[in-house]
This record gives sequence, C-alpha cells and structure tokens, in this order.
Amino acid sequence: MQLLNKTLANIQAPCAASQKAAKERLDNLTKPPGSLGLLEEIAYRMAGMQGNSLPQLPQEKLVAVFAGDHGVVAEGVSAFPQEVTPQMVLNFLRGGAAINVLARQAGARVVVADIGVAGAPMEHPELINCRIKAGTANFTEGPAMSREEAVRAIETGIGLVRQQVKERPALVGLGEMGIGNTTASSAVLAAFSGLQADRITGRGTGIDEHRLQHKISVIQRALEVNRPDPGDGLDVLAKVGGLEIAGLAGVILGCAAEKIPVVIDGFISGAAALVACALSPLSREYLFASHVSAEPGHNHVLEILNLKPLLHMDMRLGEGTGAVLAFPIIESAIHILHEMATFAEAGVSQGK
Ligand SMILES: O=C(O)c1ccc[n+]([C@@H]2O[C@H](COP(=O)([O-])O)[C@@H](O)[C@H]2O)c1
Ligand SMILES: Cc1cc2nc[nH]c2cc1C
Repeated sequence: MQLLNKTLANIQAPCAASQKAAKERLDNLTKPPGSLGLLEEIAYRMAGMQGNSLPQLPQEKLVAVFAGDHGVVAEGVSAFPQEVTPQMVLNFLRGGAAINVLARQAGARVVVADIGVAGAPMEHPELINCRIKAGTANFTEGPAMSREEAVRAIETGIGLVRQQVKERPALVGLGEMGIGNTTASSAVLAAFSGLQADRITGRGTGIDEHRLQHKISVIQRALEVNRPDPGDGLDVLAKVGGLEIAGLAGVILGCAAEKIPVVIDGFISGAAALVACALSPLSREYLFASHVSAEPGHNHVLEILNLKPLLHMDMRLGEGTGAVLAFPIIESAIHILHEMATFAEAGVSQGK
C-alpha cells in the first residue's frame, strides 16, 4: 500500500503555462485556428504533460501487455477456452501476434507480463513473471480477489513503469490478454456508472446471442453477490475486476506520477482507466484514447473519462493494438508544433 499511496501523492496536474504557450503557437501557425482538430489538442496536452511548450518526440515507446485469467470463465462467458491466455502470451514473446506486427511498425517495444495467468508458470527469458495468483476467483460466488491482492497488482504495474521506462520523454501504450476479461470490464463499468449490464455488455471474442444473454445475467449476479462500492475504486477492482486490469491501472498511475503520457487501447484498458481515475482523478490528464472498440461499453467508458478517441476502426482485439496504431498520430502532433511555419515566417495574412 505504501508504493500506491506514494504514487497517488506524486500525481500532479500538467503544466498549464506550457499548455497555454503551445496553444498560442498553434494559433500562429499557417492554418485557420483549430483546423487540425484533435491533432492540436494532442499537441498542447503533450506540452502540458512534458512541461515544455515545444514538446519533444518520445525517445522510448513501449506497450505494456498484462496477461491474466478470470475465474468467471467457468460460467461460459467467452467463445474461447482459458488455455488461449498462456498460448497467446507465448505468441507475443515469439513476435507472431498482431501487437508485435503493429508495434514493430510504430517503433514500440512490447513488454509482456504474467500478472495472473492460470496454470503452470511459463518459462521465457523475456517474460516478466509477476503473477499475483493463477487467475481470479469466480466473482459470481464472491470477490475476484482480496483487497490486498488488488493493491499488490496495482503496485506491480507501478513497478513495471519504473523498471521498463528508462528514457525520457516516453510514450506508453496499454495492452492486455485474458480470456473472460470483457465480462470483468463490463462489471467494473456497471459498478462505477450504475449503467445496466444489458447496455454495456458485448460479444467479446465472438459469443452468439444466447450466450450474450447468459453473460449479461452472470454480470448482474456478480453485482448482486458482491455489491461493489462505486465510491471505492479498490473495492470495485477487487470484487469484480481482474489482475491484468489492476496491473494496467498501476501503469496509468505510475506514468501519471512521472508525467508520462499513456495511450488507452480498448474496453479492458478503458476499465483499468476507470479504476485509476477513481483512485486519482488527476491521472486522467495523462491519458489519450486511441480508438473506440466494438464492445458497446467502451463508448460509455470514454464518455465518463471525457476522452475523444482518435480512431474508429471497429477493432476488438485488445493486446494494445489500437494503442500503438495511435502512436504515429501523437508523434505527428509534435512534428506540427516543431515544423510548421508561423504566419509571420511565411508571410501569410492572418484572419480576423
Ligand atoms: O480491446 C477490446 O475492446 C476487446 C474487445 C473484445 C475482446 N478483447 C480481447 O478478447 C479477450 C476477452 O474476450 P472474452 O470474450 O474472452 O471476454 C481478451 O483477451 C481481450 O484482449 C478485447
Ligand atoms: C486468439 C485470440 C487472441 C487474442 N488477443 C487478445 N485477445 C485474444 C483472444 C483470442 C481468442
């Protein structure tokens, strides 16, 4: 709890003066004010986060992929079996998954962590072994994990930032792998928002209509059995969350404490952002939303966080795939601030 409390205490608002100076520069560049839309918002927000009116390109780009399993899969809520979680972890480590392809293109390093996969521990020199336990408990019968386990999993995410993000400035993406984790994410969103499960539950890896109705009833049962307290982020996380969701919440808090921008991926990392922002509302200031997932709850998550997604790709894979797709857009925003001519430099007449 000490590391979590210390991290929460270190999170500060971005620099308002740098943000204001970057906005002023954007308005002096040769374009109608605001015409680069979200690119301009990214540019001045980066200035605020870096505390530099002319923010620098990231020297280090990485995507943190946390893997964890979910006891609730015993209820039949996913189209795929639980064994896929460790199988995909090994695929990430061999470089053959979608995230590896897209991260290579974006120039980002893929960091893979086992924070709660079920079954025998995996052996691989590049795997970060930080397992809290071999999957959560079935949360239709009681809490997914203890409060103490939830804190340790968050602190694992904070620790990963400290160990893995060496260079500055840095850019961090969130990724995850965990069969059953859309059920946990819908439960987390329902707990925080009070939205009914049928509005925010989707097909995850591709379940049919019959199974979708069953998944909704499983989520409703989990909420009735556990009664998570929406005013207590740790309570929601421990009762109906997941270990990879906790790890990602820790990455957000760890990055926010070090003023490192974090790019959310899909619905699951969005649920992690809800947890992080419940623990520290200021951490929201360090988040970018990469895309809107096809999962119906994701839109609600982004609305609650007041974040505008950069891409609409109908993606629903996870792994951090949407996050790394957004990396070049964030870099483009920085290039705009550095390389565009001002009206004065170019001799172009300004509007009134
Ligand atoms: O990123 C998303 O929005 C997303 C939406 C649907 C599914 N997923 C991925 O699919 C897995 C969870 O799906 P499910 O059906 O097992 O709950 C997990 O490994 C996620 O990374 C991810
Ligand atoms: C094959 C497969 C790959 C994934 N990547 C993230 N979630 C996934 C779920 C499945 C089933």
